[in-house]
Amino acid sequence: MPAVSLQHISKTYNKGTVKAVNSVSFDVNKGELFGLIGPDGAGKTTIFRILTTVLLPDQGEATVEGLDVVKDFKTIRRKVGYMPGKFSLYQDLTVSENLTFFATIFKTSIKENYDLIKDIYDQIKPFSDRPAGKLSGGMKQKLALCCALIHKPDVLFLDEPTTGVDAVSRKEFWEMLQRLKQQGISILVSTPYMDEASLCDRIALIQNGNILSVDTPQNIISNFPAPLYAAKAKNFYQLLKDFRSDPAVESCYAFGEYLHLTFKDAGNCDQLMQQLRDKYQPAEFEYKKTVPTIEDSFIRLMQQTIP
Ligand SMILES: Nc1ncnc2c1ncn2[C@@H]1O[C@H](COP(=O)(O)OP(=O)(O)OP(=O)(O)O)[C@@H](O)[C@H]1O
Repeated sequence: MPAVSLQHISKTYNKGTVKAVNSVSFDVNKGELFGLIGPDGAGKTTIFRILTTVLLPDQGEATVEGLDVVKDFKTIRRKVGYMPGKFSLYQDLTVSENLTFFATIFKTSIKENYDLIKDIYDQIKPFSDRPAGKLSGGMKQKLALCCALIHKPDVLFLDEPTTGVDAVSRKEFWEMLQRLKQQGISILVSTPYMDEASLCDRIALIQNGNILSVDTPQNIISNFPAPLYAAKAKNFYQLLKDFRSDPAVESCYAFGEYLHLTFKDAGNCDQLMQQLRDKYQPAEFEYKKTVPTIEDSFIRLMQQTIP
């Protein structure tokens, strides 16, 4: 039995005018760290709210630990931990009061499950008398995670836990997730940051309520079907314009300080690259063959689904 299973889940808002989630299906295996990766508005929060029984789906079926999200909502609520995207903390309550509050509503105590949160709580303990509203973003995130864990859930739902958090805290957070995974907790985490995808066992890429792919990050990258080139020049925007309109080029998009491109004919790309250079003669031109990232795969899958 998977920890989480969705079969053709759909959800619309505003009397059907906003299609938030469109026939989404995927499973999260027990003990897995599974990432739902997609940009703002992709439908991640809607999926989390359905799985944590806060929102009813319009269509489809979903289970958490084998329990139906509609019929068995009361049991599911005791079995899951949910860290919503917007912080769930009571800003006027102190760190320890927040934690005690969450422990009490789940009829447990901090002492009972302290082992599970110890690593994380130790980092915020020096601030235990500080109101949650006066903590830094990284500290709030750690407290929110402790609150979501205090009743020892079987499945943990973390909706964009690292959005707006600094790079060091983001790294620490993912290390904490790896440790929780080792304790047997199944974790579904969403993020708009493509670089975090590689830290998951498996991922689902989502865009406009549609799942583009479900696989391990390694498989998604290795399924990238064409040689990928990175190029730059003094006049970056002219280069992008020229390459995009060239009939030999299949796709071309800005990627950091480079643009990334693939060719329609994947057979003789080195030669095609040199032909582009000779044709447009861009100043300070550089190019190299490059290794695709999850973001490249995401862009490609997205382009394929746009009619
Ligand atoms: N209560 C609502 N009423 C109307 N539209 C909504 C509502 N909640 C979400 N939406 C819309 O549904 C779509 C999916 O939103 P959702 O919040 O699930 O995406 P997301 O991937 O979590 O993005 P974000 O990080 O911006 O929350 C978006 O177009 C959003 O504007």
